[in-house]
Amino acid sequence: MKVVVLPGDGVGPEVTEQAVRVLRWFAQHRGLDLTLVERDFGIVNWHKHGTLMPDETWAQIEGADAILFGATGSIDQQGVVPPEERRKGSLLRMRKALDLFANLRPVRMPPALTEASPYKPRITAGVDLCFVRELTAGMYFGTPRGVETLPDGSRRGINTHSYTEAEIARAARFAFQLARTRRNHVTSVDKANVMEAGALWREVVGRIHREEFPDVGFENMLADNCAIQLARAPTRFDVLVTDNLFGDLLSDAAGAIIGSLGMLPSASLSAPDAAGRRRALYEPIHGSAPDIAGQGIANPLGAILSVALLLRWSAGRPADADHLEAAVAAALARGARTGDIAAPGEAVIGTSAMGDAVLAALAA
Ligand SMILES: NC(=O)C1=CN([C@@H]2O[C@H](COP(=O)(O)OP(=O)(O)OC[C@H]3O[C@@H](n4cnc5c(N)ncnc54)[C@H](O)[C@@H]3O)[C@@H](O)[C@H]2O)C=CC1
Ligand SMILES: CC(C)CC(=O)C(=O)O
Ligand SMILES: [Mg+2]
Repeated sequence: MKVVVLPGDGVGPEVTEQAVRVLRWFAQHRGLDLTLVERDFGIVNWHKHGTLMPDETWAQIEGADAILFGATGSIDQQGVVPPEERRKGSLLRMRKALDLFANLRPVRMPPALTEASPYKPRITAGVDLCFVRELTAGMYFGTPRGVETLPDGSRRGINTHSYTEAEIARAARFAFQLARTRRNHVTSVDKANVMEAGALWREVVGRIHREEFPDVGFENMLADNCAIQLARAPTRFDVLVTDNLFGDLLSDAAGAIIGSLGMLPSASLSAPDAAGRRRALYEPIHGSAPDIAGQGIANPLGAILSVALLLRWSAGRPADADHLEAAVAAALARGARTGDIAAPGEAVIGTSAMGDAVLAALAA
């Protein structure tokens, strides 16, 4: 399979390097058929090529079986790169153009990290939930958008939260199908009480549940309540289906359950084509983390666990995905800790040493 690697900005290259080492391990030791193509992504393209997205890079992206992405977000872009060019080279463009509507964000509590979590062990023990965040519509894509100048000379910023029935329905179907492979329960998150698009969301998801998935346990939950329930009782959740904005916020908040954003992976998937293949992009859910970039201290486990999702969803290798997830759990159980997940008094290792710990556990 052809995997296009886009390390991107900030800590992106640091964590992606470790994810690539792990992916190569499966090619070397488990017979994964792998062609890796690495390309610059982000401000570095602007400096080298005068564009954030060279045509050749876009062609590689379009021809990939899977994309392994690091992170986007560079302060250097602001005021330097024109807005049109920034859109052309953006992660949002990839999500939209490849129609990656289903963003899976699994959150699983490794027993070894009980002390790293800010929550009490009785809250976090056994947490195993998965967001299905709609990724190609809603607040980040709706029109009209922009900044306009009002008659009095002041400005107004506009973004539009909009969803069609079809956009809601496909995210809902994905969530119900996923739930059938897990603990068979879906929580649909919205603000149906105050937003018209939220009321439509609730109506469409409820109809799909009744008509197509009556065997799956189901509840609706308002997004603000969901934020508190994730903190008080995260084990009550199995699959959560959310719009683009609420899923972005709530999944970052769920990172606190585990102790760090650096732990959480994601898969962004299209619908399957006639041959059953989905376009797919895998990335940790965190951003470029400029506060720690360049120091070799970022936690690469979100990126490495994204490789497990790639093995499961794009390579069709669920046993290898399980093996990698078990290796991450084993490395943590043996005490491997980057600074973000270390409890007071625990020894801290850097990004590449964490990669070493996972590779050692894979081979054990
Ligand atoms: N998918 C992506 O590429 C995303 C990009 N961004 C962009 O990233 C830039 C920075 O945004 P922030 O709000 O600071 O969010 P962020 O996710 O980059 O960082 C938030 C906090 O988490 C910590 N953190 C993140 N990744 C970590 C890791 N691997 N190991 C240890 N700690 C980690 C950071 O040090 C920071 O304290 C912005 O330009 C933003 O637009 C933000 C979120 C997602
Ligand atoms: C990079 C941003 C556009 C969105 C974000 O924070 C995310 O997808 O997690
Ligand atoms: Mg986010």
